[in-house]
Amino acid sequence: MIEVEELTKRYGRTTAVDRLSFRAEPGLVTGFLGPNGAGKSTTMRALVGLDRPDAGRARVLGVPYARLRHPLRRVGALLDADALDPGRTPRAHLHWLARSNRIPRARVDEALEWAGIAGAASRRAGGLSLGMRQRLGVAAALLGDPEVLVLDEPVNGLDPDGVRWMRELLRAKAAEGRTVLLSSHLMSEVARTADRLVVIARGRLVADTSVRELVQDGEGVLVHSPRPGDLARLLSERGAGVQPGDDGALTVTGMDVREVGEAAASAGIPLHGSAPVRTSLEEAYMRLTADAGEAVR
Ligand SMILES: Nc1ncnc2c1ncn2[C@@H]1O[C@H](COP(=O)(O)OP(=O)(O)OP(=O)(O)O)[C@@H](O)[C@H]1O
Repeated sequence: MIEVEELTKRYGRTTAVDRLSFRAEPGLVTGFLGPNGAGKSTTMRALVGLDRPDAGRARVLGVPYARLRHPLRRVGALLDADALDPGRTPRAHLHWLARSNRIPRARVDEALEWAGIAGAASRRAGGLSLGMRQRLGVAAALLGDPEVLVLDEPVNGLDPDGVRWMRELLRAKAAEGRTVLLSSHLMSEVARTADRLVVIARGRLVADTSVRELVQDGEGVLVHSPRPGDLARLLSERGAGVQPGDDGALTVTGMDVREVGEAAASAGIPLHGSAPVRTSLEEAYMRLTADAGEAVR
């Protein structure tokens, strides 16, 4: 279980995370989505005690991370694949982590094996590709067989096989009842892995939803009329969202085809056609995070 409550973190004049609250539950992969600079890494760093919040709380397994004894046996985190001594070998790095957290030494070779880096176990970590370093980071995160996983953009640098491996691994961990929080700035990547989505922009929560709900919210009606301006005004007045297209067509959200037809008829506005449209996940995500650039305020 991960609980973030009213978390706020500022860097100088930048509010990186702004009163953010959400939970990630055991047994689920929770996708943590947001554009670059939205505050995902900052939130994750606060979760594992690397950043001190200015206000609010970030807890894992009911307590602040710093309170956990042998934390790697409770919470596995991959925040920065480069956070390791480049002169060390992957095996030495994992041995050191195992020793400091009283994890059986035998786990190291197992972890190297299933992370697909046993062949590179004795090379200098600094000479590994980004994909290999990511795999080493995942091996480190899972070394202590933790109940909670916090992974910041773990598929960065992975090839298609690696991406599939990661997806199956995270799904399997959630199926075992573990809590998985997975960040990305790409909806397409997270939607295939996650059960729930927490979307942030400019440090604030913009959606806490399932993939299915997000798509349903994005359903609308594409409508053609010889009087698009009048129709747009009318539908907006009745509470619909109206987006004019280049070709004079309108995309209407918050009303179904029948409601659009009845509204137009009641105002005597002719329609040349209307049909339900489904916005893609990617579009739904763009809509949610629109106007959200860097969190500079
Ligand atoms: N150590 C720091 N010092 C100053 N500003 C920082 C620091 N870390 C993050 N920020 C700022 O805080 C905001 C949030 O950054 P953060 O890295 O948490 O976003 P993110 O969602 O993880 O982005 P990305 O997808 O690019 O990794 C950004 O404006 C960033 O520039």
